[in-house]
Amino acid sequence: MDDLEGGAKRGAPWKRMSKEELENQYSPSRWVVRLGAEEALRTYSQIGNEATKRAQATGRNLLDVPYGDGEGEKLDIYFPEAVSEALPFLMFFHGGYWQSGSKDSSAFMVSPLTAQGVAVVIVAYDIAPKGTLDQMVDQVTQSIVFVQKQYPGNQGIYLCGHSAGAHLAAMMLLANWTKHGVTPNLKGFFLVSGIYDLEPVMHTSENASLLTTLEDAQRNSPQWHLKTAPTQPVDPACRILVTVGQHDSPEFHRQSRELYQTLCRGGWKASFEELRDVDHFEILWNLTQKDYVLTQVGCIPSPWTECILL
Ligand SMILES: Nc1ccccc1C(=O)C[C@H](N)C(=O)O
Repeated sequence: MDDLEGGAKRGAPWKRMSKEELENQYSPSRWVVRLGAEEALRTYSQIGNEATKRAQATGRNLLDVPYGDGEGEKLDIYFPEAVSEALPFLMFFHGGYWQSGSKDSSAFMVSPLTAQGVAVVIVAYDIAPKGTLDQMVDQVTQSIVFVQKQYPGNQGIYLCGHSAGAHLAAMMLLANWTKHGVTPNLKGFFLVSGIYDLEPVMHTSENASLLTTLEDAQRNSPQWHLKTAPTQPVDPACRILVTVGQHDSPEFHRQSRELYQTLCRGGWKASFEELRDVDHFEILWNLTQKDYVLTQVGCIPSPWTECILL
């Protein structure tokens, strides 16, 4: 087994892993416990498709709203039944290693959240090979600026991302809003099973083409930026919930824990939760359920419900 970077025995644990082990650590479907890898990925799209069909058939919504000039710069907005000017908005960024997934199969949390008075926005961005990471980060920024400008009376904008989408959401901790002419009313971040340091991902086969230089990886690593030059929340009340599934790989656990620790050191109001008995995909499926801890109102106090729904 060949060690990456020759004799790097100290520092980040991934530097001591063989290529094979690193590949394994960054392949979430290999860590599922109840299904086979293929079956887990299939079920993931199926649940996403069904949740999206249900959301589109049952509530008020605006679909394919352009937030920029690009063909792929569209978002879907799902409104709660009660009409109100001052709604909280939850914006969701899907996962799929920056190269798969779509807004059309990612309306996972729409029904439990609209039922509780939250407008949910599912955002499309140009996945690779069409989009580069820098472009995706820029599109996510634009989508948030669009929602703030469109709904200036919003009761808060909450960002939620899963996997690669959690990476894109976390990049917004570093956004420079002044050049966009509006500062979004960001009240919370829900980062679900994400990757925040992209350097190890450079060495995996699936993502090698997205991240070609160490500079690309660092420029797009919230963990690296927050560690080297901590940012401050615009709104000191802004909360960040970093969650990871119990059955996510050790590298995914490390990534979430280290981001959480860095956020705490930087003065952010962050919490960390390892969600029991779920894998990388089930963690998201649970968000389709009304009685799940992350989508339930007024039960077990969780940062999620505390900040969006109270
Ligand atoms: N489709 C996804 C949706 C969400 C999050 C990850 C994926 C992946 O496919 C990850 C990787 N290709 C895997 O096989 O584990």
